[in-house]
Amino acid sequence: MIEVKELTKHFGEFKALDSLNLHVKEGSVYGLLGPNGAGKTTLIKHLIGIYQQDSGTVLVQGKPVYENPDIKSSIGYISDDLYFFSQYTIDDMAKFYASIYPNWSWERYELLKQVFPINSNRRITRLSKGMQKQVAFWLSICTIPQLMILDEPVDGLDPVMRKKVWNLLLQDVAEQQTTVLVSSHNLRELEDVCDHVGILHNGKIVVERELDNVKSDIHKLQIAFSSEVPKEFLSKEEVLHSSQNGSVLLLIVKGNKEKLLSKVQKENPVVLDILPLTLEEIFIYELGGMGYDIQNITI
Ligand SMILES: Nc1ncnc2c1ncn2[C@@H]1O[C@H](COP(=O)(O)OP(=O)(O)OP(=O)(O)O)[C@@H](O)[C@H]1O
Repeated sequence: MIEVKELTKHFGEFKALDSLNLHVKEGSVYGLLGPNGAGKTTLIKHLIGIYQQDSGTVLVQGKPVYENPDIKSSIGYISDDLYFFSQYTIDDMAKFYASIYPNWSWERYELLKQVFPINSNRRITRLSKGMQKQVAFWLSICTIPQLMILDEPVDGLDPVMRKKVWNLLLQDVAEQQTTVLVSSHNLRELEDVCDHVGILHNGKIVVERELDNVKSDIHKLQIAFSSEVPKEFLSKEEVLHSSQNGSVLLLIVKGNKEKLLSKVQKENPVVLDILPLTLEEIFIYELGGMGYDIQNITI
């Protein structure tokens, strides 16, 4: 669905995107993470055709996005700073959207009145920040986009509304093969919804992974020995992190689970537990190994 190759963008002398590569499959939910100033919004502005790249290619559904109204009309975009015409009510804005988005659905618009409890006669700029965000979702979902791009999407929404909005989006992913790219600082929230995650750092994607693969590849082991802890029974490449408390070892290890366990079993541990790892922990250890400090990348 999205194919970005060697994308470079300068603002004056400053290189905001640096030969960036990104791949997003159709029907997937892709989480884009990165510290402040990493280049997430700049990348997104290329994906929705606002910016033209200095070099590289930006393809959505196999076609360049810049100055391509057909592709742009299949993309829904919810930004961090929303813009609505100052005099428009929700109904006025809906009519405007209906005039420019070919797939606009009035049926959805009416149905979603049950989800978003805001009178559609109200002027949008008089609504609270969180209510304006609800309106943005309401209208975007009615355009039935093939690609939904969200920049800090649920910021400002209350927890119940967050859940409702994600349920609506994920329903479209399941039923219409909608692709979602979501930029966020919150790994915990992304963990619940994403199937792929990319980390942007200094204008480059430094890690791009399928979550199931990541989760099946890294493990947390708690091991206890009856006497001294044996030395180097796993290789340096396999151990991402280790800490020791007496005869108990806590290891974060990478590789095939069965192979790793059989190596540990040979040392006759008295306790061997596999503990669940959060996505945040996985990235802390993986990026730590690559020389990146996750503390600066996520919250
Ligand atoms: N129009 C612009 N002119 C000059 N520099 C810009 C412009 N837009 C972005 N930048 C710079 O490019 C870099 C990337 O900015 P960008 O907004 O893409 O970061 P971000 O990852 O979205 O950050 P945040 O998480 O804070 O929203 C920053 O150093 C920013 O100052």
